[in-house]
Amino acid sequence: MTTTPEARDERVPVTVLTGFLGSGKTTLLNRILTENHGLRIAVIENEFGEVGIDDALVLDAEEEIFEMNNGCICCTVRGDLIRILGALMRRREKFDHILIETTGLADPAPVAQTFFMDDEIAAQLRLDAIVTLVDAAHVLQHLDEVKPEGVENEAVEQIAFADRLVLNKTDLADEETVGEVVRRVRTINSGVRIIPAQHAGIDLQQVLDVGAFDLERVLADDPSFLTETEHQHDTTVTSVGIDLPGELDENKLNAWLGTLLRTKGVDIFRSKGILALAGAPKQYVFQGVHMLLDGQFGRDWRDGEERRNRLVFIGRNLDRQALERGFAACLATAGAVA
Ligand SMILES: Nc1nc2c(ncn2[C@@H]2O[C@H](COP(=O)(O)OP(=O)(O)OP(=O)(O)O)[C@@H](O)[C@H]2O)c(=O)[nH]1
Repeated sequence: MTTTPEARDERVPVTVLTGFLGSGKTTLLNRILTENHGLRIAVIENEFGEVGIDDALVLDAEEEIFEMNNGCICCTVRGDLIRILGALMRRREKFDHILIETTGLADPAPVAQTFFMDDEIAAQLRLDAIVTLVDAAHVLQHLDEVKPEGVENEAVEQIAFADRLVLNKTDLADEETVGEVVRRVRTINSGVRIIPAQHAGIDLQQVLDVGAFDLERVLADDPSFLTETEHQHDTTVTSVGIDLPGELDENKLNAWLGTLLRTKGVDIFRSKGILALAGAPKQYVFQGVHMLLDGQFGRDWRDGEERRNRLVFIGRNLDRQALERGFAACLATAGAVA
């Protein structure tokens, strides 16, 4: 008896990178874009927030990067996703792999569905794996959130659909917490491979081109996966974006941000910004995840480039006016006698 060798799957593999706000998706993306793995990767990035910041946080790379910032990839801009994928396929010889970074609030299911519902896409692209980043220090709080009826818990969905789970930020959680996170992950997705990490420092072979997405497993867990079209977001999570020209007084900024996140950090899930500090030749990049705040200098301000500040807060019960007023008061000129 002769066996025919299985036809080689020539379709382009696609990795969907998901995980809650601040879990480390962009950190992993930057590793993927800078490490020498020999793959040419096209990146599609979707960001939640009124002011786009991530384009500036993704390292300069030769790869093609498409931004989708006008809505959530799992609902309003799904048509855009299909269009971008279609456009990419017309330049198929330019890359070997596609990577889609979803927003921290996206449900990965509708994104995954895209690769099975559209015949043209299904013929040319293969969903390789859904890779979910988990913030070991903050995830339990989001898994425990009580949502209004009919509203899904994004953090749970992201873990449920993971083919590979990067348990990130283990440096910020004690052993007991990490153990509890693993236990909770297992109750949501018993078979997923868990990869512990700090700063998403993983062996990329564990997540790229792994052929881990398994439609049969997904359908066994969720028989309506291919037919479900409705899902409801938690609309109580919103964003406030600020875009303000001028230079900031560093001391005022530190005092304001420090107090803000200390007092409101339970509700402010995520904050990030590119700022102009008075007297600094470089941009200042700050990143907050709940109460934890981190900042460093980024690239130089270019000659003639306007010094301005772009920042975004994402969370619950955000007081837009107070945030705008508080931030404006950090300008170096604020309160100065004219
Ligand atoms: N201490 C610590 N910080 C980390 C680790 N991984 C990432 N970070 C920091 O956490 C912050 C958020 O990381 P990002 O990679 O931007 O997270 P993200 O998931 O892309 O965030 P969103 O796009 O807002 O959803 C940044 O300040 C990172 O430097 C880690 O393992 N340990």
